Amino acid sequence: MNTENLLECLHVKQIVGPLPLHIQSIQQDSRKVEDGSMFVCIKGYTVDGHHFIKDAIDRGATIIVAEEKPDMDLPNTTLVIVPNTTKALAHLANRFYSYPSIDMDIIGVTGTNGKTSVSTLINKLLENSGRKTALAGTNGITINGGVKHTDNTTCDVLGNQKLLKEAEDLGVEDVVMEVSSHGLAQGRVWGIDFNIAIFTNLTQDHLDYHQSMEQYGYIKGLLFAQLGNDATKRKYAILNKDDAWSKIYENMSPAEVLTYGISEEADFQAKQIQYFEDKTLFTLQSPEGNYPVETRLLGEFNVYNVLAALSTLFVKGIQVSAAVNLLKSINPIEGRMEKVKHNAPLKVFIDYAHTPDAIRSSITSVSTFKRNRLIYVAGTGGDRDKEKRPLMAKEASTADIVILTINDLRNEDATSILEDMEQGMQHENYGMIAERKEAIEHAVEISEPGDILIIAGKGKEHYQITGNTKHPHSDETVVTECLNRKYNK
Ligand SMILES: CC(=O)N[C@H]1[C@@H](OP(=O)(O)OP(=O)(O)OC[C@H]2O[C@@H](n3ccc(=O)[nH]c3=O)[C@H](O)[C@@H]2O)O[C@H](CO)[C@@H](O)[C@@H]1O[C@H](C)C(=O)N[C@@H](C)C(=O)N[C@H](CCC(=O)O)C(=O)O
Ligand SMILES: Nc1ncnc2c1ncn2[C@@H]1O[C@H](COP(=O)(O)OP(=O)(O)OP(=O)(O)O)[C@@H](O)[C@H]1O
Repeated sequence: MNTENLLECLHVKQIVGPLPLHIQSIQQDSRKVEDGSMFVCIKGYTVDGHHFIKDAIDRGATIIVAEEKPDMDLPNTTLVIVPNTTKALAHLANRFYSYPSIDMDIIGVTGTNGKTSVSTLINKLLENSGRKTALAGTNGITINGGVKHTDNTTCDVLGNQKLLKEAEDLGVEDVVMEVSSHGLAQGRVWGIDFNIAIFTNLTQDHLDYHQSMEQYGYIKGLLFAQLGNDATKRKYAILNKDDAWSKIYENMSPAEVLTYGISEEADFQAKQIQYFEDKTLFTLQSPEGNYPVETRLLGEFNVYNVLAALSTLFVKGIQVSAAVNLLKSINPIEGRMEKVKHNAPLKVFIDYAHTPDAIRSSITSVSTFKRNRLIYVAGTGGDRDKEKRPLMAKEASTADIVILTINDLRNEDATSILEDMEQGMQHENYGMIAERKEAIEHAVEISEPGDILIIAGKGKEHYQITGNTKHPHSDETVVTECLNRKYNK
């Protein structure tokens, strides 16, 4: 792209050296720089990108965008000094990819729990209604029939603009994006022209990063503020009326608000809910009247997720009756209270609960059809929010037997993680097994016909992180092998 044209979007303090006519790419990671790249130095959480200028030049960068002049020679490279490189990168990426979000409908989903579930549901419903869609979140980027792995739930600002450009070029009409609080705090979604922002809920998580619930809640609100003041487009904030933060987000956003919920009166409200082991039924009160709803998704938390999805389809102009009909054929979301298929005489669920509230939600979702014991494998991760560990164990204590284990150890000591969790245990009927595979084996070993077993924390992830390395691991494979060994002799 022509560099003068590109730089027009920036407030530039100084340019040192002659500008090359064109650049081939923009990079924020020196390791990805190629001949003709522009390298933007970002002051990160762990390191400062300004330290990698030499690396970027060695790899062929022709323009360096920085906040200060480095103490070194920059051979054959032009230095562009700006006040804030993170903001500059958001503008540069948007312009480089020709502002791809403007002509598509971008739907952002935020909240502590339910982002993946709600965004996957919306994506499937829109797809089944004939729309061309793309989905980005914890499970990667789903676009044009393929899935690409991503490192983060919410990609960095460059990755997002690149994805949006690819989607636009493929004729995608709707992009559904999970927007994490880290993504919002780090400006990873700056410059994206969201049309709809959805709030699921806010409960304790990530306090290692955000420090307090007030700060965490405020950061989530940025998505609703980011709907912006553009009166030429109809924009919507879709808010969970049963969560007190919704009132704050309503005030933070100039967009129209649509609410959903169970307890409080809402635009989309579920009444007369009936929970079964393979389906959930309820009556939907909506602006278009009352409808009986049937879904294969289980538990109260999924009633909220379904309501959020139906509200979204409504603001996109799809009739409520049609949306309710489409919902019937949607399977449970991968790894979110997903029933494991096997022949053993007990019910086994794989779940992704890794917050106190999600553990509570997964346990209550089986309470209506629990006849015997509930065995719960609860795990937490190393190098992440320590404060939530005892709270998670406390919630898990409502199960009859609890096995505490590790999701991803990362660089922490397993014993200290388990001891943190143990402090929250409310009864004596628990064990602590750091090795996740052994914890699952033990859970199956002590199970009896008629029990329910929930293995929580990893969902369908196919790895475990120890140190900085990902090792292959699948809860589903491990539990299926154990069930076959014990029950199908
Ligand atoms: C704490 C955190 O959020 N870190 C994110 C952050 O990394 P960082 O600020 O530490 O970056 P850094 O390593 O300091 O590097 C600074 C700059 O130097 C550059 N660099 C670095 C090394 C080098 O050799 N050359 C180079 O140019 C980097 O590319 C970067 O531009 O920016 C990176 C790029 O966007 C993210 O990948 C990274 O996510 C890390 C991997 C992470 O674990 N994040 C988690 C906590 C996270 O974001 N989770 C949420 C989901 C949470 C949830 O809801 O469950 C998510 O959205 O994934
Ligand atoms: N609306 C909800 N309210 C409370 N708990 C929920 C809700 N939806 C899902 N959960 C619980 O949270 C777990 C994670 O769900 P999901 O992956 O959809 O959330 P997420 O916000 O995407 O999580 P993450 O950001 O960590 O990827 C589920 O397995 C379930 O136990």
